[in-house]
Amino acid sequence: MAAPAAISSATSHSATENGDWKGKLAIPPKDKRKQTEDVARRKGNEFEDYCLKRDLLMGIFEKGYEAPSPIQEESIPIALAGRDILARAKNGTGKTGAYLIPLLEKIDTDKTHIQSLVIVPTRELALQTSQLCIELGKHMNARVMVTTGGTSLRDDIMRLDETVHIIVATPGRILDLIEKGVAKMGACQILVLDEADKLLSMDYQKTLDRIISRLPSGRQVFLFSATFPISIQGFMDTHMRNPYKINLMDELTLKGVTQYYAYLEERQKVHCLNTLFSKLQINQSIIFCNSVQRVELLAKKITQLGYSCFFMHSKMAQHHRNRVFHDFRNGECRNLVCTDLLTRGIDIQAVNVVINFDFPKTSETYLHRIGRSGRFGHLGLAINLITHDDRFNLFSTEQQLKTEIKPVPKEIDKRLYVAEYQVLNEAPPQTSSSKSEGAKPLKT
Ligand SMILES: Nc1ncnc2c1ncn2[C@@H]1O[C@H](COP(=O)(O)OP(=O)(O)OP(=O)(O)O)[C@@H](O)[C@H]1O
Repeated sequence: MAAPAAISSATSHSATENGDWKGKLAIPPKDKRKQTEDVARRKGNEFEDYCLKRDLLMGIFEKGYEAPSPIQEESIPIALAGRDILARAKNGTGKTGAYLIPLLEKIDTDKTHIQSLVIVPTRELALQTSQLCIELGKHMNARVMVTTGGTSLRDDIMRLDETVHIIVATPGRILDLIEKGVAKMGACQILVLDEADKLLSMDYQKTLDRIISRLPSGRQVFLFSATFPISIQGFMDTHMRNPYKINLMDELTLKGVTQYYAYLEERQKVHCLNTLFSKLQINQSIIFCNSVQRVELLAKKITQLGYSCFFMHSKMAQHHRNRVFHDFRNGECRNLVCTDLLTRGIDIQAVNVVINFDFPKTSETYLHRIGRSGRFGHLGLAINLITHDDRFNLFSTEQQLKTEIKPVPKEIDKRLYVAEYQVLNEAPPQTSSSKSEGAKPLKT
């Protein structure tokens, strides 16, 4: 992805004065793929129901959003009413829009100061989120800035000389800019923590406390994630005012993602991956390893097997990371091997297969990883390579997520994960989103 222009500004559309403004929009072709209940079970609200600015509605419709997803239906009116929000909803169900839309609605573009701050845990997610903010706000005069580590601090300082309404940032860099007195947060009315549980983990806690101490006391705070540990209670008590709680996670895993495991020995993993590559109809895949070294090693082996593959991890230079992310997103390579750097939030609609080459240590990480497929209620496949040492982890992940991970069958029905094989309105063959009777998890 070409790093989004750090500051975007677009003038209002003349169509706003016209009654037929909607007819004049450049709306992308309708996505005709079947959607699961995760996004289809809506109350029936329309974006117009929220009395949003016309210029914002134009951006929403031009993004291809026809109607709010369930998490958007729940969050947008509450956010507009001024409440703090703690929102939990499944991966890929539109949480980003759920906070960006009210945030764009609330900014006053006639003013020049920073009005909203969105903090996310990774640089790639910051780029992706700021890009969406720019797109949704493209008919407004909203000025959006992205600032992350690994880029020139001087450039950011210079940009802050100009008007910035919304900043999307990773924690370390924004704290730096605030403490240098360059990013002035005294009138910043909204703080969003996306992937909030990650941001409230020990790694970031002190940084977050210092950032929040610079915000005005009357600010609104939104916390969004698919996973929330109990440990966020302390943050809620200290920094939030009677937050409105939304929980759309009666079930934990995505309905559209079918999960399998292959039980094997460590030395058989590459061979197994080779077989999967030859048998599966991969549109794009993300393959997760548990360390930087294993990512590099595996990427090399996949290339030796004759498959195209990119790799990405946190030890790579930022410009190299950006290039890989951009090119993979643009479909220039079918497979991407990575660490948990891309586990959270990354939205690439073409990814229909996720492979856990190494099984993750926690069920939260598992949930976020497999959620890279099955975006916005579409279909996806997650395949886990399980060794003897992983068996307890697999079992506890199944238990904690109340989900079923089946042994991988000889043939995987393409209707389970390839959009073209799915007839619209036909229920997919048996999926594994919730535990069914008689399911046989791996013996532990
Ligand atoms: N109302 C909508 N109509 C159609 N598509 C939408 C709508 N809202 C979001 N989407 C699309 O759904 C996809 C997933 O959205 P998003 O990345 O915000 O999900 P998320 O819930 O934040 O996921 P994660 O938990 O993995 O971060 C994106 O491609 C986005 O463009």
